Amino acid sequence: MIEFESIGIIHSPFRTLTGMPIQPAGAAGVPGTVEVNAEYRAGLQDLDGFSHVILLYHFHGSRGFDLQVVPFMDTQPRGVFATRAPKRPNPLGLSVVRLDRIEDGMMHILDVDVLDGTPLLDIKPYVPAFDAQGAVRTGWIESARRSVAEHQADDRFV
Ligand SMILES: C[S@@+](CC[C@H](N)C(=O)[O-])C[C@H]1O[C@@H](n2cnc3c(N)ncnc32)[C@H](O)[C@@H]1O
Repeated sequence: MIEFESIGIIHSPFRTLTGMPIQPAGAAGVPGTVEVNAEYRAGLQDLDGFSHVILLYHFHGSRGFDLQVVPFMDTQPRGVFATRAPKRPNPLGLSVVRLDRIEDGMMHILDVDVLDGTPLLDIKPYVPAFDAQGAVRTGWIESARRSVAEHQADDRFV
């Protein structure tokens, strides 16, 4: 058993799962805030030097999982670990968002694809030299007919 406690809460304009963006790339300019619990705020020192941050969070609105899912951007079943579906054995989400500013322990972010009230588990700076890869293959997503910005969430994972 591994236990985590949330270190804060992610706030966004999205109160229901359906109709939301499915990735930050489909949520350009959508504002949100990250309210870091008071006891962790000292850990935000120096983060304002980074334009983007990686948020790791609990898909708290997800119950259960399937090992094969039809992803939002596809019409046929895929292994859940080949997708970003929110219903997973360990319901962890990862979003790279833009960091606008930090004020009074509150991070103001943009490009948010997260449900309002989502429990935050960790924050890391996004560093292209660490995180961006050059020659990549993107599996079934290569053949997705429409771009991520043209898809919104529906009720398939509710
Ligand atoms: C496809 S997931 C991708 C999230 C993240 N960028 C990732 O790759 O892990 C995004 C969808 O998850 C759902 N979602 C977002 N926040 C959630 C939460 N707290 N609990 C359950 N589902 C959530 C919404 O339907 C949203 O459109």
